[in-house]
Amino acid sequence: MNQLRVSGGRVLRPDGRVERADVAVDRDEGTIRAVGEPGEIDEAVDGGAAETLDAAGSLVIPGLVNAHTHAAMTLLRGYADDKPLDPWLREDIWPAEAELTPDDIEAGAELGALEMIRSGTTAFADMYFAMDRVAEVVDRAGLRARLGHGVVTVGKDDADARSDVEESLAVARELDGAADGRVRTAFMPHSLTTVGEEHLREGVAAAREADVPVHLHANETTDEVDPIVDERGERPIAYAEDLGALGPDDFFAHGVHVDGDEIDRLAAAGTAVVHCPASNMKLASGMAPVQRLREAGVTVALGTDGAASNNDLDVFDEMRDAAMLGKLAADDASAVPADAVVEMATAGGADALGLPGGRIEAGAAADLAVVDLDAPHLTPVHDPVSHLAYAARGSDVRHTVCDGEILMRDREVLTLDAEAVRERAAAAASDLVDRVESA
Ligand SMILES: N[C@@H](CCSC[C@H]1O[C@@H](n2cnc3c(=O)[nH]cnc32)[C@H](O)[C@@H]1O)C(=O)O
Ligand SMILES: [Zn+2]
Repeated sequence: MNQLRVSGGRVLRPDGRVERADVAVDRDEGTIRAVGEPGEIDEAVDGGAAETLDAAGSLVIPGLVNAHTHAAMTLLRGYADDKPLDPWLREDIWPAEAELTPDDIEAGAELGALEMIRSGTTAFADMYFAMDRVAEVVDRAGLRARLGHGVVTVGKDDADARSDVEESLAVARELDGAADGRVRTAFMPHSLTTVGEEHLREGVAAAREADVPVHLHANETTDEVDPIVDERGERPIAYAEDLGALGPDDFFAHGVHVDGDEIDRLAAAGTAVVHCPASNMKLASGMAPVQRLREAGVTVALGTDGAASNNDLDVFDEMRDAAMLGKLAADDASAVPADAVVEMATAGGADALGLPGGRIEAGAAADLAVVDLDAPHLTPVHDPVSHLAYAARGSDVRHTVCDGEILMRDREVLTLDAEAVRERAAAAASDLVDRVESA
């Protein structure tokens, strides 16, 4: 058996306890074989040499899950800031995206993958276009992802709208299982206001037929809620339910402006919410009721959203922001505590996306990150879970492992050429801006 041993560290277990343990990984299967004291593990695991990752002075955690992003938007990082969602999309982002080529998207997604590996993220959900290129990046980078083509039908004639829906369905059918099964897919209408009702109905029905989940932006701003209430006399989550888009495998980004009835519907349906606190603060979208969602039993995950509204893809920042904003939203400093945000960034994310990982236990996918605690800003260590939520940052991650493969060792990314990726993305971004300005 081809083994990997993560040795000498402390391990965050699924119940939130932190214990001194080694992690034995079966690289052929991409799973964790055993977790325990070195002696116990040797009995549980066949003999034979194992490659070792040193975790001394470090904390071994499940690979983080970025459950909502647009990875290629790294090219638009810092391109247009300080505007509300609707004008930001219409005046700045969509015109720039109109100039994006598949090569650009590949370059931007690769930069995003590099950034995610370097900050301990092993799985993500991505809504964008040219998704065949994004799937190739996921394959090369060694990550796991749930990918979908984002559909927008507003402003399009019926033929164009239909072909966008068809494209999203085709991507969902054809890319599922790519990268040795590490790529899964979803049907991804952009939102309930940017896709027309008939197109939503047809697309969701076809997604159900193809047995792929639905992912969309929901209740992000009041501008996304009010028109639905005005036109239909029902709130967005009730509308989603009526469309058949509120299922146990579906997951919605944002869920900022949800009322009690909508929270109950989400909980009853088992539909997950991906909380994106940095994006919600930056675009002044509002404060999601994370504590209430969790108390109602809704699965809550964390997402960075795109790098144009964050402006990075570091899920450690998202944990801290979620805890801070959750307290403010609940007007209660005990709301959304450290262990809750860590759970949202790990098991909650894996569950929301329906991907393996998120837990360090025998039989689980070998997706993990090793966080170096020997740093001034992480000293002393009264409580490692507190540090994960409040003090650690992506740059504290030493090693990243996904599906049993080492993606980063001692901060050197092994699957991508970091300098080449950065240079290619920087060049693509500057060419893009030139084209937008002369368009
Ligand atoms: N096929 C569509 C592309 C949709 S991809 C998903 C879209 O979500 C946009 N986006 C990024 N962040 C947010 C957000 O926070 N809310 C809503 N949309 C966003 C992003 O810029 C991208 O245009 C088209 O032809 O325009
Ligand atoms: Zn988004």
